[in-house]
Amino acid sequence: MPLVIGLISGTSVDGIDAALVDITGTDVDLKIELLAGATYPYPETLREQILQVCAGAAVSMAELAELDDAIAIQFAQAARDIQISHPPADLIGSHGQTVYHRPPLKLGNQPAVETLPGASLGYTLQLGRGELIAHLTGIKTVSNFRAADMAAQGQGAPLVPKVDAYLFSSPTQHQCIQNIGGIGNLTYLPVRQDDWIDRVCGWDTGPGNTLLDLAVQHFTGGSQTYDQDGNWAASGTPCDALVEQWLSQDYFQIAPPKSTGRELFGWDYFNQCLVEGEAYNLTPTDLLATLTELTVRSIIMSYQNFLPQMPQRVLLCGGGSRNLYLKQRLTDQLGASQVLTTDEAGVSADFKEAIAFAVLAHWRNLGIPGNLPKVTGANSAVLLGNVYPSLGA
Ligand SMILES: Nc1ncnc2c1ncn2[C@@H]1O[C@H](COP(=O)(O)OP(=O)(O)OP(=O)(O)O)[C@@H](O)[C@H]1O
Ligand SMILES: CC(=O)N[C@H]1[C@@H]2OC[C@@H](O2)[C@@H](O)[C@@H]1O[C@H](C)C(=O)O
Repeated sequence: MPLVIGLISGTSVDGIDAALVDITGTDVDLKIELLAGATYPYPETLREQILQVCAGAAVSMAELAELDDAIAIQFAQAARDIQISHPPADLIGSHGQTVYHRPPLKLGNQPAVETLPGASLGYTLQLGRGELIAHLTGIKTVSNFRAADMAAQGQGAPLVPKVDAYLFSSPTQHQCIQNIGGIGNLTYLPVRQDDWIDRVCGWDTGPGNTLLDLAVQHFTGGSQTYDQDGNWAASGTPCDALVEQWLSQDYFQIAPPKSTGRELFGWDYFNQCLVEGEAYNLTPTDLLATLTELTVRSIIMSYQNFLPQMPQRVLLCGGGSRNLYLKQRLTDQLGASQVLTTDEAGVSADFKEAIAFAVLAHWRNLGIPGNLPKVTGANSAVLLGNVYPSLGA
């Protein structure tokens, strides 16, 4: 106890991941049992609207309000459905849908053009307001998890590392938990001893599946949305020169803390890749293999450049962990590190992010900060999320 529902739709915008989790303990003694996990796809028109807003389409405040509530209604329905055949949940942690993410300006390597006070702070927007979810479900809901970290000058992401730390840390092995969703992000866990929690680090590695999904959509005229098991990329040949050229770009070179999103690794970025691929006469198959290699190499390069040491074990999660070609390329290039999925460590690779937001809500409810300042760059550990009581509470 308590029973907590975690809800998230990630940067792939493929649907709402819902996890019903039985949580015991707090942090050092944290234990979770996943009672139910399911993905509820968005209705196609809603998904299209979300993708357009993510791509920078201008929307009126009225349209934004409608979208916010349409998403909240879908999230509330997911919360209701995941409880079917289970005891009712005590709490919901709803990440919502990121539609905009602007990391803080880094003084020193960015032009210091502050048009308004606060312009150097990051800004992030997750739609699906928690107060409506609380109202529709009758369950106390925590949402808007990223804002407090950003107000404290943090990146607002990644937020999963503190949860990863207490779920996966080992007294004998130092490990990376590597999520490959739309965007890739990692948590590095030193061996669990002494001040280990202060040495946990993490950041967004760059594109996970976003560019691959865009390539598949482009080359199939929209009839396919992703490269199943990586079969298409596996039949191509990556262009190493192009991967090296892409890896020289700022995002891959700058040191953490860092976070990113579809604002950078979206259609404009893909279209540029397409043009650059033409200069090398790449076929669609070779371009897909080359983009897959970018995901792989960006992960490995960031480990080599920014981790205190290479991990003994890498646990993959997110949809990209099902891309067998991508997984094989990672395994080949990680050499001595063992590559598994979080499933093999007892935590669902599909629902780990949803589970994490259940735990973050639990911590918010107990007054325990959820961010790791070393990861996000925030100037302090802060309580994450706004709490909306259930009706009658
Ligand atoms: N069998 C598979 N083979 C290849 N790729 C797959 C497979 N299953 C899922 N994927 C990829 O995983 C993506 C979805 O991953 P996931 O649900 O982890 O993303 P997300 O949670 O939206 O992203 P983020 O973690 O960045 O928020 C799909 O868009 C697809 O590219
Ligand atoms: C702004 C935003 O939604 N960021 C996501 C995204 O998806 C993966 C990566 O980029 C990660 O930093 C973050 O999500 C996870 C759940 C996190 O905060 O840990």
